[in-house]
Amino acid sequence: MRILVIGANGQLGAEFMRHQNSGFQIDGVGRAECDICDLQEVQQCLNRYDPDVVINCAAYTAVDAAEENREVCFAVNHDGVLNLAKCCAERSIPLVHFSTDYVFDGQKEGVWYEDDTPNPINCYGESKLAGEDAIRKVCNQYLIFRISWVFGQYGPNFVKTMLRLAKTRSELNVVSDQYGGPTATPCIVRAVLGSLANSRSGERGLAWGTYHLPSEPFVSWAQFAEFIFAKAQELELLSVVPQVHSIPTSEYPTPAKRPLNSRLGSGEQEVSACDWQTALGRLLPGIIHSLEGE
Ligand SMILES: NC(=O)C1=CN([C@@H]2O[C@H](COP(=O)(O)OP(=O)(O)OC[C@H]3O[C@@H](n4cnc5c(N)ncnc54)[C@H](OP(=O)(O)O)[C@@H]3O)[C@@H](O)[C@H]2O)C=CC1
Ligand SMILES: Cc1cn([C@H]2C[C@H](O)[C@@H](COP(=O)(O)OP(=O)(O)O[C@H]3O[C@@H](C)C(=O)[C@@H](O)[C@H]3O)O2)c(=O)[nH]c1=O
Repeated sequence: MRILVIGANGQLGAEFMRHQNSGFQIDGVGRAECDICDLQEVQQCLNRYDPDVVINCAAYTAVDAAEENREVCFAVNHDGVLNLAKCCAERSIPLVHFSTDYVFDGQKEGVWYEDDTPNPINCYGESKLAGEDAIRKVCNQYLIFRISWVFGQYGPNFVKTMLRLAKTRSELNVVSDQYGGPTATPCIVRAVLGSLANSRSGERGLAWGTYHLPSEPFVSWAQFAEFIFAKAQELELLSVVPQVHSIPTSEYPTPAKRPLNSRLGSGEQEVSACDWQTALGRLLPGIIHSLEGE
C-alpha cells in the first residue's frame, strides 16, 4: 500500500515520514511541493505519486494568531481540505485527516464522544470543523481522527515551549482549569498505521468515519508542565526546573478562547493512543537536545 503524506514537514507529518519500516511505502510532500490551497497543484501531486491512501497533516495550527488571520486559517483548514477531499473522491482514494478537541466548547462534564455536538469557541476550532464537514460531504472513504494536545520531536508544541521557558525562568504560571489528553506523535502514527494495516489484511478495520483518539491520563496544562519538568529531572536531563504555579484561565488572557474540558473519549473500543507519559520519557532526550543550539 502506497501512502502519500501531505504536510510532511510539520510536527505530525515528519513523524509519519520516520515510519518507513512500517510495511507501507510512505512518500511525503511539504507545502513547497503541494500547497493544498492550490487545486491544480494537489491534482498534479496525486497524479505524480498515485497513492492508495492520502494522509493529510497539513493545517494552520496557530490558535491565537488565527483570531486575526481568519481568512488564511479558513483557506488552509477548510478550502485546502476541500481541495484534497475532491481530488481523493475523484480518484476513489481514501483520505485520512486530523481534527482537534478544539471543535468542542468544553462545557460538558466527562469525556467528549464522537456523537457529541461540536461548538467551537475559537477561529481555529471553527475552521477545523468546517474542514471535517467538507470531507464528510465530499468523500465516501475517509477517516477523520480528532486528536488533542499533540507533542513530538518535530515542530512547535507545549513541551518545547515549557523547556524553552525553563532556560530563563525559575517560576511559571500555567493554567490549571483546562483539562485534556496530551498525545505523542509516535502514538498517533502507530494508531493510524495500525488501523490501515488491519483494513489491508482483511481484519476488521475501522469503518469510514470520524473517530476520537483518546489519550490518558487526562491532565490540566499545569499538571502537564509539572510532569514534563519532573520527567526531565528524573531522567537527569535538567538539574534545575522552574516552579509551576497553577492559575485560572482568567489570569492568562489569550486572543483565542480555549475549551476548559478537552477530554476526548471514543465509542470505538479499538481506537486509542499509546501511553503519553511513557512516550514523553522516550522523546525528552531528543527534544532537549534539539533545543540546545537555540
Ligand atoms: N498540534 C496540536 O497540538 C494538534 C494538532 N491537531 C491537528 O493535527 C494535524 C497536524 O498538526 P501538526 O503537525 O501539529 O501541525 P504543524 O503546524 O506542526 O504542521 C502543519 C504543517 O502544515 C503545513 N501547511 C500549512 N499550510 C499549508 C498549505 N497551504 N499547504 C500545504 N501544507 C501546509 C505547514 O507548513 P509550513 O511550516 O510551511 O507552514 C506545516 O508543515 C493538523 O490537522 C492539526 O490541526 C489536532 C490537535 C492538536
Ligand atoms: C506558554 C504558556 C501557556 N499557558 C496556557 C495557554 C493555553 O491555555 C495553554 C496551552 O497553550 P498553547 O498555546 O501552547 O497550546 P495551544 O496552541 O492552545 O494547543 C492546542 O493546539 C491546537 C493546534 C490543538 O489542536 C489543540 O489540541 C491544542 O494542542 O497553556 C500558560 O498558562 N502558561 C504559559 O506559560
